[in-house]
Amino acid sequence: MAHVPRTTALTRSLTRSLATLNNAPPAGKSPTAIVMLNMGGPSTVPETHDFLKNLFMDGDLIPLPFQSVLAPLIAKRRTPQIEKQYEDIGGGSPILHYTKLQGERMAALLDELHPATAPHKSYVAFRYARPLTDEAARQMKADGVKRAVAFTQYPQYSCSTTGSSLNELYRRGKAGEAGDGVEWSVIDRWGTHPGFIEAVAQNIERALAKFPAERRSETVLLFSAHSLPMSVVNRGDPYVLEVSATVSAVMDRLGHSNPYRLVWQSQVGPSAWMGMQTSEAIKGLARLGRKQVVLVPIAFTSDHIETLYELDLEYVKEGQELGMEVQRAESLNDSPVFIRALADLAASHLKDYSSGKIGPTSIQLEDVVREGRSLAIVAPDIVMGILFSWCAVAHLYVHARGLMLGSQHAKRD
Ligand SMILES: C=CC1=C(C)c2cc3[nH]c(cc4nc(cc5[nH]c(cc1n2)c(C)c5CCC(=O)O)C(CCC(=O)O)=C4C)c(C)c3C=C
Ligand SMILES: [Fe+2]
Repeated sequence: MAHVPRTTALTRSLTRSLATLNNAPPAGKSPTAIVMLNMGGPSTVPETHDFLKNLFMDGDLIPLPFQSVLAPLIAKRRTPQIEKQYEDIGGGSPILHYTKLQGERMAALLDELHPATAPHKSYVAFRYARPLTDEAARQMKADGVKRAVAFTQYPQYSCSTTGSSLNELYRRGKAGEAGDGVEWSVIDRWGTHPGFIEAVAQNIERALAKFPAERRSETVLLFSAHSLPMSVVNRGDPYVLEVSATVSAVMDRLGHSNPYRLVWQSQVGPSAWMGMQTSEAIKGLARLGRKQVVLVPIAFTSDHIETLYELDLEYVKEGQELGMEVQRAESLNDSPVFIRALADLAASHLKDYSSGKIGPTSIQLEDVVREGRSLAIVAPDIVMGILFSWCAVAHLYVHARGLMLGSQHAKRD
């Protein structure tokens, strides 16, 4: 690690505890692991309960009072409703299918783009569904991995998503589950990478092409991202800003050809979330007499319940009932442009890391580490502060109750 210039004492200690530092192994001996971090989803309907239980147990995503007691209750209560949604989208989440496909194709490209660290092998490490992080770690150990890149598959950073995955990986790495002497580095955000922007823009152009040419430029592009609780936004989480940066870059690439809005979906429970909500925006556009809309999922790279159920089955229908024509831009899924972007990102990271141009974490994460916080800015100080305030405990109780009683989206709560 002596060759890495921007390391601080804390960064060095982070890297050491995440993995014992070691010299790189001779090329060809063991694969360079590219660990694809994401939340995952139930691949089959019966896996829904365990997915929800893992999700509600995650204090980085949903801090609850008496989490280990409340989480199983909330998960049990929500399971039938969410199972029905997975049934309606064909019997499960396609996240595993696409993440595997993206990882395998990216690794093959990486062997060509950066032969110095070949062979590359992708490992899927989901936070709430199989294969979970510990499963990925065990496979890495079995493969004798010595060099690994934790590569978030969330384009934009949030402490509740990428942060949570990095914390879990840190715990597993520290416990030696991925093997001893693994040298780790992290790609934690890439929301304005030109290849990613190009892939999204191409999918928007394909959706726009479905409208008659003479009326195409009137079509409103409605970029829709998973919302975030205002409590998380207000503590400075960068997600909203980074999603906005993605939208801005896509609009630049499209030459600002169309009117557009950034809106937020999938609120859970009764507390305040980032708005405006996607469904409200559709209603508002209808009131303004807008007749054509393209819905653009912008914060997730493959299809999932929010695109296949909420956008396709709920909002497209809602728009149609209001007399609008609504198309959806495809998710990136198996887009070759997108997969090439993933490979470019990983190749530049590996190259810059080997040459000492970058350290094991991004500048942003370095700041967090320098401040002596946990790896993933889960704001433990704020959360703990809140938990010790009676007033806030009451608020969290109401929130938990709302989660138990409420349905998936605020509009139906
Ligand atoms: C960038 C994407 C996502 C952010 C940010 C995010 C934050 C976030 N989510 C919840 C609560 C739930 N999310 C649920 C499902 C779910 N969430 C995302 C993405 C983000 N979440 C996806 C892609 C999915 C679906 C997975 C799939 O189908 O494959 C659920 C479960 C469904 C439900 O019960 O409604 C919950 C709960 C919070 C609280 C939060 C921010 C703090
Ligand atoms: Fe979510």
